[in-house]
Amino acid sequence: MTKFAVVYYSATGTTEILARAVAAGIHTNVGAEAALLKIEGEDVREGRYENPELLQQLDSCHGIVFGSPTFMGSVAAQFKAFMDATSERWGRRAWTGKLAAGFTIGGSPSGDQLNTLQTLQVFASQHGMLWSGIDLPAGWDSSGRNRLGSQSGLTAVRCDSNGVHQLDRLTAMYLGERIAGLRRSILTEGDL
Ligand SMILES: Cc1cc2nc3c(=O)[nH]c(=O)nc-3n(C[C@H](O)[C@H](O)[C@H](O)COP(=O)(O)O)c2cc1C
Repeated sequence: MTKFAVVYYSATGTTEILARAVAAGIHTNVGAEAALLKIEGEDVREGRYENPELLQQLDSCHGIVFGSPTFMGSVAAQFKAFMDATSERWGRRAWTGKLAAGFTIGGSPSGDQLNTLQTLQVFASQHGMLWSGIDLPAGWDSSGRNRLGSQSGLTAVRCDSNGVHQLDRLTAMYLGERIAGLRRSILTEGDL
């Protein structure tokens, strides 16, 4: 079994919808499973994130997908506290070689979501993880996925109706499918 985790923060539920879609995409790959791990604000005390059980769950995964809403042009403070809490693992290279990917949602079509994605990408690189973006060229997918055209990962924009656009949800599923498929390719083909 190949183990993934989708670790995310969500204040009003839209990032959570995307997280569930990423996990559903991972599950479409035979032999892949995904744990949904939510960063809870109550685990941040005096600015420090404390949840050793969640961090240990991440240690045993082959890949981790990171998700945060875009707040003030970057990751939410709760997610950043989680990031900082992994520094001891950075020191002992605990996550080197794991696959990584990321997603974010904002309230504006161009609300600086890219900076959030790049923050997640740099975070993964700090850990020596292997970043997977989205290989769906914007405007070329027959079902309209990756409608916002981000190749570094999923960027979404909040909708008035149900919070998350159906195409953003489908793109999140694709991101999950892709990272689990990459892991399978590495195992079966050796080289990519
Ligand atoms: C404090 C705060 C800052 C925000 N900053 C941004 C921003 O910089 N760019 C943007 O597009 N949306 C911004 N938003 C909107 C949220 O990203 C958006 O509502 C998102 O769907 C929230 O995700 P959640 O439902 O998972 O909590 C902000 C919202 C809040 C509460």
